[in-house]
Amino acid sequence: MTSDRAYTVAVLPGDGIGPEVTREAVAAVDAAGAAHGFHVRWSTHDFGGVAIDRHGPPLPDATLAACRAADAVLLGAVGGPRWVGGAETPETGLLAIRKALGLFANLRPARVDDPALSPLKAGIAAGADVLVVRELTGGLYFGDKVEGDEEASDLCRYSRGEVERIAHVAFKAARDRRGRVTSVDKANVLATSRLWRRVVTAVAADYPDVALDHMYVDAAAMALVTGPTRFDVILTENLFGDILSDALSVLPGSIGLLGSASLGDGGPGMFEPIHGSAPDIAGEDRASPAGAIEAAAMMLDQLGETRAAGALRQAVAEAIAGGVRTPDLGGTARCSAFGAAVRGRIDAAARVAA
Ligand SMILES: NC(=O)C1=CN([C@@H]2O[C@H](COP(=O)(O)OP(=O)(O)OC[C@H]3O[C@@H](n4cnc5c(N)ncnc54)[C@H](O)[C@@H]3O)[C@@H](O)[C@H]2O)C=CC1
Ligand SMILES: CC(C)CC(=O)C(=O)O
Ligand SMILES: [Mg+2]
Repeated sequence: MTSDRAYTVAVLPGDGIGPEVTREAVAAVDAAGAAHGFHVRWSTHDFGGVAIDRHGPPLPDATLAACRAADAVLLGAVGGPRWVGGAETPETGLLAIRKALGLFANLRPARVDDPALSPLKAGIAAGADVLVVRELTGGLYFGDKVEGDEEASDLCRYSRGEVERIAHVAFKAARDRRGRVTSVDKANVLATSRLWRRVVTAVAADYPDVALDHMYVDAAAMALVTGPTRFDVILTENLFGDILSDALSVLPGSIGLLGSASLGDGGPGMFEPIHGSAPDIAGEDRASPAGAIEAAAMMLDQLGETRAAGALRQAVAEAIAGGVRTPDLGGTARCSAFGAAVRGRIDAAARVAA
């Protein structure tokens, strides 16, 4: 098929398993592009620990400029023990790029296709289908810090406007799903959470067709692993969303399965798996690239290539159902072999459709 649509994507492989999983995501998108009539112009840039080693800062100006100029950004993961304790770390680079691109909304979906892959009892995990909508550029991660040997503090701050805009994202997402938002906070203790709850409740008035309830984060953490089917969209702030979404990954069976989209007001979105750089398995070709491929599917959705996005998801689901499983899911498949299996299924589906 000829390529009549073209996109520019900045790839930031990053550190640890980042380059391994990103390689497979890029190859999967290329296979889907060949099958569905579009072409991606990829450019690769240093970001994270690798950028510290080569250039000094974790987010070099040239990397940020390339991201701003792209239609989308595909990120692997950053971080690792060798950069801990530096003045600038891979993680400060990650926060900086989210802020610089205005990516205030982080969407992290998880669906249980096969409850047998979940470490939870099948009766608990079966049917779970949850979207975490996490505020990404406010809260504790971005507040003023005091870092001393005897005392330290991190300021948690939210404004009405910051809560309103992420609440709208969650309510709109719920309209396309099962019409329920659970806002998660710690309003029994935190002033920011009380503001959060008031603002979310006010925004809910614009969405009479969406049901809203509120939960404290401690209870939500328990409910996520004891009764996850009660949730549709979970709306929450930055730190709580970071923690709850790792817990969410237990439902389908592995953190290696989940992708995410970080979106702002119209500029390029950034798409990444929810996991980190996994230094414990880096370089061994045993990471699951499924989360990175799901992130790439979310990117294709955002670019309007929804059929190709569906092809990626179907290929991943078929590969796993067919027994191609990386060690995190109890299998022996290599990261590269899983990627090849996904590409094979994308090609096969295209041949059937032709
Ligand atoms: N978006 C990003 O770039 C993120 C970066 N990090 C950074 O990553 C580094 C490592 O952090 P950790 O706390 O160890 O979290 P992690 O998510 O990297 O790893 C946690 C556990 O999950 C496993 N795991 C992660 N991804 C996997 C995959 N695709 N397939 C199979 N198993 C996988 C790892 O082997 C490890 O046992 C740190 O420097 C951290 O700051 C952490 C989270 C997000
Ligand atoms: C490494 C942190 C800055 C972020 C994180 O853990 C995440 O976004 O999941
Ligand atoms: Mg995290």
